[in-house]
Amino acid sequence: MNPQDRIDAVAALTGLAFSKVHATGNDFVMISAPAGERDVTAAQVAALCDRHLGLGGDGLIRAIRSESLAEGRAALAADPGAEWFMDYRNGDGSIAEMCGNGVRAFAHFLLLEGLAEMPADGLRIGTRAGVKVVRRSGDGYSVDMGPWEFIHPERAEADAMDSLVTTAGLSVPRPSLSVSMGNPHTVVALPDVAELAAADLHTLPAVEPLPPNGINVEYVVPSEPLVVDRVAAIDMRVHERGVGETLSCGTGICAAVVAVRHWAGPAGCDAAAWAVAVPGGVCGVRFVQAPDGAEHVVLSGPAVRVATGVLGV
Ligand SMILES: N[C@@H](CCC[C@H](N)C(=O)O)C(=O)O
Repeated sequence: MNPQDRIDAVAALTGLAFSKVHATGNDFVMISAPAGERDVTAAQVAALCDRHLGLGGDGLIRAIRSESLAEGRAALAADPGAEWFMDYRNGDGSIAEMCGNGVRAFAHFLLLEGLAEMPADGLRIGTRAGVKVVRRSGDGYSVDMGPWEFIHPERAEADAMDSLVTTAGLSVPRPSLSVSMGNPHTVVALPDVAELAAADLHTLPAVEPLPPNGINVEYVVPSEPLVVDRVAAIDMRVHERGVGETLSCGTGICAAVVAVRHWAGPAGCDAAAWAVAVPGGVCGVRFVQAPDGAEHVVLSGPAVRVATGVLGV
């Protein structure tokens, strides 16, 4: 899309009320559309998320009542408490199944706009990767992100890695593990923070085999020693599908912890909590046993509204 088309696409949305919310620097344009009335095309999303010609953002989220959207009605069927649906788009306009920072930002937006209250047992949010329960946690929020799974389980178990990743800035190909948190991730282990700082994440690192619907890639450096006082620490940078390098990625943080715990073996299992440092801040992760017996990942971190406004006015 050329610059003039983007300028025109933004102008066509004059009058649109929005908020700008970030969660550890992963920033989103938020729009309220209870009845699904503000549909936006992929081109409009890309124009709004353009950092020069639009509002700027890693993605755009529409707040829609679940009953107003087919995917929302599926969420309601699974959990009648999921009144609101997070309609998430990446900055290039593509749809993604899930966004871990986005769901905290979304809950924060609903509460600030008076569209929802925080129930004692958590706010249920419909997403394309199932219903997520958000709770207040300190100054921010925690989210039950549900179960994780390896994308290539047989290879993960056999080799403790499932592919080698190369890109500019890596001294040699590095081992990786691919993990689904509803959306796909490849976590790449680096030896030290110098290599993490030098890695080129402007373009997608070479992941083989590349899944047909693309991949998010996280570069991680586990702390040495990994666990201190039962808290394990990781440094991470991320290249997001449909965006590029971002300051943070919540689902990526969860995938990173799953991979590092797998690589660490018994040492990783000693950790009661994980702290993942990304360029935009720090998020917490822990594992819980859900009533259905599955292991769930719980992500916690802040969400901040930085602006509200009306487009073009
Ligand atoms: N930033 C998000 C992930 C957003 C979706 C991702 N780019 C994808 O295409 O899967 C997060 O915080 O999880």
